[in-house]
Amino acid sequence: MTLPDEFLWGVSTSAFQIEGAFTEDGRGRSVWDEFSPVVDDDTAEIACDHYHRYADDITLMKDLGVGAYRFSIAWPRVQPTGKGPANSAGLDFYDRLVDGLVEAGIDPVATLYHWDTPQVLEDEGGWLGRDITGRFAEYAALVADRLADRVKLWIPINEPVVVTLSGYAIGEHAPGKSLLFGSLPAAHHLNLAHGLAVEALRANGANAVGTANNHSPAWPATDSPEDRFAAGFYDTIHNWLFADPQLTGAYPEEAAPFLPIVDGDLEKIAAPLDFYGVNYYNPTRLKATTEGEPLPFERIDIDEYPKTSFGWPVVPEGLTEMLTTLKDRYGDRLPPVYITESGCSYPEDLADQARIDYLDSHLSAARAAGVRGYFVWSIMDNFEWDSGYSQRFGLVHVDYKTQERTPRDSYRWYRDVIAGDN
Ligand SMILES: O=C(O)[C@H](O)[C@@H](O)[C@H](O)[C@H](O)CO
Repeated sequence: MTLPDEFLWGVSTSAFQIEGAFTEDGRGRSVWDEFSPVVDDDTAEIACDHYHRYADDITLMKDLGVGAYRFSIAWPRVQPTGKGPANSAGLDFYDRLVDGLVEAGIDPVATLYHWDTPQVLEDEGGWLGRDITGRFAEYAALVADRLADRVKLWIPINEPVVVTLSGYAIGEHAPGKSLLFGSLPAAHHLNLAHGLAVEALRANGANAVGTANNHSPAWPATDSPEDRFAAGFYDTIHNWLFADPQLTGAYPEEAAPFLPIVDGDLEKIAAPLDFYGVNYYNPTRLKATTEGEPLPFERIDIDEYPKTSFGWPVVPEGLTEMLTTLKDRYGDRLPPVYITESGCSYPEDLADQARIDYLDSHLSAARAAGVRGYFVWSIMDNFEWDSGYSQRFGLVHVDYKTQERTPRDSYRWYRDVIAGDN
């Protein structure tokens, strides 16, 4: 296993948010196909049409000078029903993409799962059931068998906390279930699937394997014991429910009783990692809710900082706080860290100084904390889940009518930063 020696400059995307081509080459339906259309009747049936325009998009990345590109593989393209032999036409696309990246001198960083669960598996229980964990390991083996000779870094699951909370607890994301604490089995099965996939990837020749966990400092609204309890409760779910078992082999004690753990699961989940990926956007402020409320916490606004178009506070010191907390909590059990996602949505304009300022401050915080690489979310505007095309995170503007790509000022800024570092 080798991690790149040099600092890794990267950009990130995900399959469902950019590829389009829903029905091409045997792709099956996913939970997000079913969950769409979203706001403004937006769907990702075309999105950035990356499935057909990947070569031009690689050229954009090559000209940017990045050393790595984090993308995801669409499970429903590789296994249309989430089980059985691989759909080779589906895998062929990722072969073409990976070959193009290698030719361009860009390290491929592959995420196996970025939320597009095959609908057939969701109909059979999805992440609430245990069966999907074995399916995911089979899928991981099929993909590694084809791509492990060229992919540099592997990430089994993107942000399992968001799948659990937004997909199964409060229903904001696919599959749209509002089960509150009834969503916790999904958290355990996502952890188990992560561990089984780490094993399957390595067994099929994978180089380095890590995570892409979302982390957000949990700030109490006041110093009252109630608000501190609320923030602590949220902190456990958002920051430690996945990191603890993955890095230490044990769940936070207050969560373990609610999880369908079977003997041997924790050992599997704690499969050793070569790197730890952090997705950071902003801190979260919590206040206690009144007696009888379903959840003991409520997320409230953080309004003493500037905000992005998404209403998210711009707090680079929150990234410093999170990286320091991770080091303090895990010590030498924390593998080398990459920022696998960091970015911001702002208006459509090509002149995006606010985005430059955001990235500049977060990059400085990340480098000061000694991370091994930084991946901007995102190389181009794309389908922002339940917010559709209303939020733009791209270094490159996308005209969704013509599919024209136009680099923003931030693209040129990042290119110069990378060139300056090389
Ligand atoms: O972190 C996430 O939620 C996802 O990984 C991305 O798919 C989002 O699009 C991005 O973060 C902006 O919200």
